[in-house]
Amino acid sequence: MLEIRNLTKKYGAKTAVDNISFTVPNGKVTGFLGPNGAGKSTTMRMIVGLEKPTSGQALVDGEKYASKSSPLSSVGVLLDAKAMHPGRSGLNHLRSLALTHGIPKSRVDEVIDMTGLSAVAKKKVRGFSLGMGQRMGIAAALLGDPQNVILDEPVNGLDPEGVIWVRNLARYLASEGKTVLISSHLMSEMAQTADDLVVIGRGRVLANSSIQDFLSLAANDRILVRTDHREQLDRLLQERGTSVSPIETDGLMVQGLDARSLARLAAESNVLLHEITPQIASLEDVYMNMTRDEVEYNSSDLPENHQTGAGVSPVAPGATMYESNGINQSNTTQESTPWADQQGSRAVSGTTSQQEEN
Ligand SMILES: Nc1ncnc2c1ncn2[C@@H]1O[C@H](COP(=O)(O)OP(=O)(O)OP(=O)(O)O)[C@@H](O)[C@H]1O
Repeated sequence: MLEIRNLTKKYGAKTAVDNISFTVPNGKVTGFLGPNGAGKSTTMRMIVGLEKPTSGQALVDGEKYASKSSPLSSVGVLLDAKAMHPGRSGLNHLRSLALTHGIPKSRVDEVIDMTGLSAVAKKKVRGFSLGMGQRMGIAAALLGDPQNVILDEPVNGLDPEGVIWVRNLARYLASEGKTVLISSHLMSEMAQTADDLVVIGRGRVLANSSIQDFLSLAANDRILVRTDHREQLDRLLQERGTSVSPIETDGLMVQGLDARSLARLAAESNVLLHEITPQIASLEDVYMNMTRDEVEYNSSDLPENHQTGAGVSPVAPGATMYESNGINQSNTTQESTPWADQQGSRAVSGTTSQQEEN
């Protein structure tokens, strides 16, 4: 379990992390979200003692990371996949980590196998692709079979199979009762991977809840309806004071009327509908609304007809701050690496100009 208590980090005048508190429980995957520069990596670095908090503290299973006698079996962390000696093979990188932490050689072979790196483990690290480096970083994080796993953007650079593999790995670790904290900018992926979310913006906690509670912040009060009699339906709805906007040639986006009332109104007026689709906001929609004003690095707008995205009703700013309720822990024992079997832990293939080590 990770406990973040009133944690603050200042770099000169810049407050990177601003008095945040949250708990990452055992047996769950917690997604750590926020725009670029929100303070996610700084928080993760403080948990494992790579940054000294200006105030507050981060505890790992009730203790500071620095006081752990066996840190690699307490916390496995992927922060920077490139943080490996480029002239060393992946195998030797992991073996040296194992040797200095009293971890048996057999565990190195296990994590290489788990991460699908068997075919390239003897290649020099400088020849690794981004995805191979990410897998190596994950292998290092898992080396000590840690109770807590912290992965900073683990799917960065992974192919679609690799993304699914990380999802299954995270779910598997949580099912084993481990604590899993993952940051990512891939919202659709987070929606499928995480149980809980902590969202930060400009160093402050914006939301801390289950995925379900987070999604319930969306208004979800719009319905897409299609008909060959759009003008007639438009008029009927406007007469009732319902908000309507045209979509393509035959559609209307209707806001503030439930599907049953909409269908009844159309039937009573002999307007045949050929589609009626309630619009469900995605995690990305809710996240974008929540963090819209928290983005430190803004891109310039594209011309309107090139934009896609949210379009759900804005979430009231006051509605975004709330704490999660009690969290159930589940410990399910499974056979070894079933997550790898679910999607196949395909060996990473790839050519490299580096010499294989003997
Ligand atoms: N060593 C440092 N010195 C000065 N400022 C720093 C340092 N490290 C981070 N920052 C600043 O702290 C803020 C938070 O950075 P951090 O890397 O934690 O954000 P992040 O949420 O991980 O962003 P990203 O999604 O882009 O990785 C940023 O404004 C960053 O520029």
